[in-house]
Amino acid sequence: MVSIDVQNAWVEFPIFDAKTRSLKKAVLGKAGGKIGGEGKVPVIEALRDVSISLQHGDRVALVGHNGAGKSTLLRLLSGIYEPTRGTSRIVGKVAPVFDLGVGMDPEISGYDNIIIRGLFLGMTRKQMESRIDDIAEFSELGNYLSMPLRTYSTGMRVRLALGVVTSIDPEILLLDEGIGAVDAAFLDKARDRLNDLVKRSGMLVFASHSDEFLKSLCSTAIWVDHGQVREHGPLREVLTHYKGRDPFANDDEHASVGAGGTP
Ligand SMILES: Nc1ncnc2c1ncn2[C@@H]1O[C@H](COP(=O)(O)OP(=O)(O)OP(=O)(O)O)[C@@H](O)[C@H]1O
Repeated sequence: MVSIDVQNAWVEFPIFDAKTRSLKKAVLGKAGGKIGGEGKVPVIEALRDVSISLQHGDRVALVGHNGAGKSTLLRLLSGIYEPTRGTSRIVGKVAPVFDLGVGMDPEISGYDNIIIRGLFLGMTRKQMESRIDDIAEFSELGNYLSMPLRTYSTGMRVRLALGVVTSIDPEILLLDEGIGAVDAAFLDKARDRLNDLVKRSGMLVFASHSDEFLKSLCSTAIWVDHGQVREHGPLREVLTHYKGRDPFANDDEHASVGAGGTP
């Protein structure tokens, strides 16, 4: 069973220049018999005292203003960042989809990229080989799949990347909003695949500014504000507080659409 347990976690980034100066000082300090105090290094506190417990089946929206700490939190939940203070415990295989194109090599073919990207997301070569036909059909790239990726347009790359990402079987799926930036018409086509992907995954945390996506994929939400968890609860409740209006208000007549919010 997958789970994530983060307790009193901080993620702090020392400011580089200041750190260099402080390092110099520390060295000088040592020579002179005096070491500069830790407090002299300015740090950006991207996350402050965050505690979150997530279980199998959770479908969590991550909302907050620019710079609130969503991406940092996703990296903490994926194990890419260790907390500088506090603890984090992640049980399960994480598929971090922060950037659709990451792990793609422009010099190799679309087919080879499908395998490489799949490996990056925790799949085996065999598993990816069995999915190639499905990804080829979905991406509609035809013969281009045997061409090097550098010959693709941006939109073609996105189709391929989205085809691969939606073909995996993730235990813990962490999505950054980049996926919502895909061309609307193609995204319509991807919607069912995205829904199926989320259904297959043991847990979803999805950072996005798109109400529509959050409503269709998530049932609870975490509102991150200035590096802290301001609210964690049912999707509708948290979104309403965060936005200052109820984003479900207009579709109450279609309230059954898996939103999971309170009525
Ligand atoms: N590598 C880093 N070094 C220094 N500061 C960082 C680093 N990464 C993030 N920060 C800082 O941490 C804070 C949170 O950033 P983060 O990218 O997590 O926000 P976000 O909520 O994802 O923002 P956005 O919606 O704009 O993408 C910001 O103040 C940012 O400047």
